[in-house]
Amino acid sequence: MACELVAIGGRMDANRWVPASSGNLSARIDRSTIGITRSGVHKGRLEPADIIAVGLDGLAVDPTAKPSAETLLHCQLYRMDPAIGAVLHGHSVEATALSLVTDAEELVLRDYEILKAFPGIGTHEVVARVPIFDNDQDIARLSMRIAPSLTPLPIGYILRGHGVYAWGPDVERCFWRLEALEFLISCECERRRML
Ligand SMILES: CSCCC(=O)C(=O)COP(=O)(O)O
Ligand SMILES: [Zn+2]
Repeated sequence: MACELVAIGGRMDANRWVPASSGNLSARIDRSTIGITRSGVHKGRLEPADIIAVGLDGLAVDPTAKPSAETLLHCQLYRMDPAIGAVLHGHSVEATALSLVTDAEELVLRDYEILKAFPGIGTHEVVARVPIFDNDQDIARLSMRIAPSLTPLPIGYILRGHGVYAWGPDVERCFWRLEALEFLISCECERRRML
C-alpha cells in the first residue's frame, strides 16, 4: 500500500497536480485504519516511511508522527463508505483557478462522455454536480460543512482556491477518477476561454 501511494504521488507530480508540498494521498489498511502521507513533504518524492497509519478518528497510531493536515477530510470519506479504498487530493492550476473565478457552489457537468468513468454513470446524458466549498484552515469545521453534500456521494469535490478531492475503491481506480475529474475541470476552463 505504501509503495502504491509513493508511485501515485509520482504520477500526480508528473501531471503537475502537487506543486511544492501540496496534496495528500491515502489508502485503506483495514476497516478502521488508513495510511496517509506525512504533512509537509513533497508528494512527488515520497518514500514508504512517509506513509503514516491513522485511525478513522484522525489520530496517528504513532502519536509522534505528523500525518497530513487534511487527514480529517480523508477519514470522513472512509467513514462514509466502507467501499472507499483510497482518497487523493491535488492542487491543479485549473481546479484552483476555476473555483476562484466563480461564486458558484457547484460545478455542473453535462454531455461529457468521460462522465462514464464514474460509478453508476453509463451515458453522457446525465448531470453530475461537483460541490465547491469555500476553503477553511479549520479542517474540522470544513468537514462539518462538507458532510451534508456527501449523501449521496458526488463524483468528487473542490475546495475553492485550493484543490480537488477524489476517491475510489483502490489507489489505481482513485487515480483514474482524479484524472477524469481534472480532465473535466480542464474542459470547463477551456470552454470559458473559448466563449
Ligand atoms: C503547501 S500546500 C498547503 C497545505 C495543503 O493544502 C496540502 O494539501 C498539503 O498539506 P499536508 O499537510 O498534507 O502536507
Ligand atoms: Zn490541500
